[in-house]
This record gives sequence, structure tokens and C-alpha cells, in this order.
Amino acid sequence: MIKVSHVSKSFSHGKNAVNDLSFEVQPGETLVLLGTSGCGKTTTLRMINRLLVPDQGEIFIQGKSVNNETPETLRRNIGYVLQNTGLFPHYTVLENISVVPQLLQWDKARIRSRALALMEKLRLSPFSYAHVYPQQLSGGQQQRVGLARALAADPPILLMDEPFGALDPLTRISVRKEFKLLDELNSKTIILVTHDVEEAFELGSRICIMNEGRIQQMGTAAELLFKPANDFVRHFLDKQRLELELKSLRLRDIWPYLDGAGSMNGILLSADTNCWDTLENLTQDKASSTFRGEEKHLDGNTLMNAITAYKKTVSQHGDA
Ligand SMILES: Nc1ncnc2c1ncn2[C@@H]1O[C@H](COP(=O)(O)OP(=O)(O)OP(=O)(O)O)[C@@H](O)[C@H]1O
Repeated sequence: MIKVSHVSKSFSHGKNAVNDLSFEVQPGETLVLLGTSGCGKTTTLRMINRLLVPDQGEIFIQGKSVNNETPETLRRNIGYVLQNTGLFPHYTVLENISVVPQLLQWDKARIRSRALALMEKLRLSPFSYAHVYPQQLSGGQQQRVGLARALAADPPILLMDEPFGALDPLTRISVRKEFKLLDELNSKTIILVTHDVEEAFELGSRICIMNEGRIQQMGTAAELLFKPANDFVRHFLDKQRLELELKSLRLRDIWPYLDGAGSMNGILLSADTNCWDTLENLTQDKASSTFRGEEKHLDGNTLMNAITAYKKTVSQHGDA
């Protein structure tokens, strides 16, 4: 577990890069730090990893202040993934993945078998890639090696700074999908930095929107979209709002507003299907859904009317 408590940091020019920041992240959770360039995201990660020391406040990992941790303990507990991967160019893929276990003085056989197992998991064939150098790999492959290196010593915490930032849009989407499905990550405490709104909503259990070193709002996708704390948050999400709303609302969320009693027709969608996927399905076939024993027929109009009614209720009453 990570706890950041009233942390501030300024650099030589005086203005606070991070200003009275407080949050907690639990195991199994991915907190995304999202914000404009220069809002203090990277500075926050670097303080958690003790690459920078806060001017004020304190950071705790599993209840212990990072100020009192040795570099070995931090390395064992924290995997760090960078945008440009930070791979050592003169080390092979296998050597790069083995760096932290070696520093922790694991025996050679254990290091090798862990590194090879991670390569398999991340879909990098050990036969083809174990002994090549980073510059012989594509961007997506380098990113996977960077992730394997961060995971090598099985740290309970993962800090990721724009991990998919250097990839082209298509590779980015596919590497992101693979990342989401990795069972290695299930129980980890993850903080991921990005300025990509879509990425934040896809990967974050909670999202922390920052501006000028301060938290503007921290919450789930639905909270940020439907109960924005201020104009900054509202405007920050405006460009992608419709898509984000459709992706974050599931049929079960808008169920009371769905006016479509009817017979089972076409495909049957689970009530956990989001509205975006529902619309996509509706372009191809008729559809219905069941929730708590009730069945409803779906079509585009019914769906959009239900979303509008849901939003109206949330904006008036704060809850649907
Ligand atoms: N080592 C440093 N020396 C001086 N100023 C710094 C240093 N590191 C960061 N800053 C300043 O602190 C502020 C926050 O920077 P930070 O890198 O944390 O932002 P960020 O949100 O990660 O931005 P980006 O998305 O562009 O990477 C910026 O104004 C930046 O110029």
C-alpha cells in the first residue's frame, strides 16, 4: 500500500511542482495520475521512489516512511517503468530483465528461469529474443522488456511513467490490452502516469486529475464524468466526453431508465456490457439484456434516452 501525505516539492525557480498532495493506493488497485504537461505527475512518482526528496510531507510504503528505507528494500518493493524504457543498450534482453534480481543477489539459475518465464508471459519468445540487444527490437517489444524488467523481482508496487507513450497509436492500444490482462499485475499496487485521457479511463481503478501540482479530483471514471468537482475537471474531459461516458456506463447502471420491456430478440447482452459496446452490437443485430430476472429489449433510442435520464438524475440528486 502507498500513502502520500501532504507532500509538496519545489525546484529552484520557486513555484511548487507538487502542492500538498495526499492520496492512498491499495493492493490490486491502479491509480492513474492524469494531467496536463508540467502538472507534477513525474515529480510525484520520483518522490515515491525516493529519486527526489519532498520538501514537506511524507510518503509511506506498507506503513513505513520511504525516508527510512534502504535502496535494496525500495528496489525489492518497487518496479519502475519509464516511457523510453530506460533499457541498457549494451545489455541483451535477458541481461536487462535480470538486473534487479542480480542486485538482490538471487542465484543464477533462479534469475534465468524467472527472466525466461517473464519473457514467455509477455509474448517475447526467449528463443528469438533472449540474446538480442534493445535496439534490435520494435518499440512495443522494448516496452515489454521494460515491463518484464520492472516485474522481475516480483515487487508488490509498480510505478509506470507514460509506459506506452513512445508507441504508435495502434501498438499502444494492443500493448495496453495485453497489459490489462497480465495476471502478474492482479495483486500489485500500481501508479501509472499518463496525459492520455482514454488510457487513464481504460486502465485506472481510480483516476487522479492534477493541475499545477494540485489534485483537482480523484475518483472512479463515473465520479469524474458525472460528478465533476470543478470546471477544470469538466473541461478536461469535454473533448472525449461522449465516448468516455458510453464506455464507463454499463447496462446495469442505467437499467431503471431503460424503457424496453420486450421479448428476447437477437443477441442477449450481459448487464455488465458497457453502453459503447452495446451500441456497437446494435449496429449489427437486435439485442436485449437481462438483469435481476427482468428482460429488456434494447435499441439505440432507448439506450440514449436512458443515458440522458441517468445523467439528469445524477446531476440533480448526486446519485442515480
Ligand atoms: N529537476 C527539475 N529541476 C527543475 N524543475 C523541475 C525538475 N523536474 C521537474 N521540474 C518542474 O516541475 C514541474 C512539474 O514537472 P513534472 O515533470 O513532474 O510534470 P509532469 O506532469 O510529469 O509533466 P509531463 O507530462 O510533461 O512529463 C514542471 O514545471 C517542471 O518544469
